[in-house]
Amino acid sequence: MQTNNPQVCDSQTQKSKTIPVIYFTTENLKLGTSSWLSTCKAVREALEDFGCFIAVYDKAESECKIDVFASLKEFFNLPMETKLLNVHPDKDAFGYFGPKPNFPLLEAISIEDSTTIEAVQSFANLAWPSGNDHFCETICACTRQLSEVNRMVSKMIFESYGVGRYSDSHIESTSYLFRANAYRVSQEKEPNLGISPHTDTSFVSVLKQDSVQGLQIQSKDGTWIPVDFPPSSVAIMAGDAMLAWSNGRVRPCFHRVMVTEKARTSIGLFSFHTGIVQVPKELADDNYPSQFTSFDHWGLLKFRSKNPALSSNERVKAYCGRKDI
Ligand SMILES: O=C(O)CCC(=O)C(=O)O
Ligand SMILES: [Fe+2]
Repeated sequence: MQTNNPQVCDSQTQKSKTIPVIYFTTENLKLGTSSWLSTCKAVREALEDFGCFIAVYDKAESECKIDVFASLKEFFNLPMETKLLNVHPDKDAFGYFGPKPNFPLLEAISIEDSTTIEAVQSFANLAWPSGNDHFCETICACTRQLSEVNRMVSKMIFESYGVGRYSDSHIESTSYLFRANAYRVSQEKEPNLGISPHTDTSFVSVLKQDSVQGLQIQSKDGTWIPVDFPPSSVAIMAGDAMLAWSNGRVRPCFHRVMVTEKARTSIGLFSFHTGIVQVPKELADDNYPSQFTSFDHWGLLKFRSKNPALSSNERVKAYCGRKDI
């Protein structure tokens, strides 16, 4: 921890099996300052060790004027036949996903390109035939807030690996996928697994929850750690794309949700490159010989849906691992 700089990271928790907590204060986010550089380093270390960290904001900065969870409740409370109008089996990442026999507790919605009001409207217009401006504005506003965090984290990662000059072009070619998950409480004899262990396909995922806990992440030794969200915080996770981009340094976060005795809603904002993710040649050295080629990010998502049995490492290696080594 710095002596002259504002607090960046909770160093006690980093030593134990608790997920690192990193302070995204106004001071720590001032580009180019020594606190900013310390924060970038803390972010990189957290992602290399856990694939995950908790970002805590200044209370005043994060004061959220929009109640996105109320808007989501309005959708999830609609009759099932109305929600089903948003099922699009042909679209990978858009629409409504109802409870499945293996995962009866979860229903979810996904909206690709949710920074654009049109994308949110085409979802909302099916659920509410005369439209629902409030819902659309709320989802867009929430996406804008979380996408700022997502961009900041990407910038920090590029910076801390010494390839900051590539970050703007990467970020300019990024689109955001919004997902909301609603978990009901399990009934007698039902397992309380809300979402099965997985990694995300994103570059960076930003996760926000209502006041109910349930997210767990797996540490390197296989222990499941419950994630505690302090006030004004979000969880940041590395996705599969970052494994390849970082030439194997960052481990994508393996996570699951165990539902407690209360219903829970969470929001994820996943960043996807709209074209080819360039794997920086600077990230290959004697310790990390070049393992991956540059790759089409949405192609990785399609490859995943065709190869559901592969683990995250197997998937990324099979999709864009160098075949010549
Ligand atoms: O509900 C959560 O906390 C996690 C959701 C999640 O893992 C996902 O949407 O990919
Ligand atoms: Fe996830």
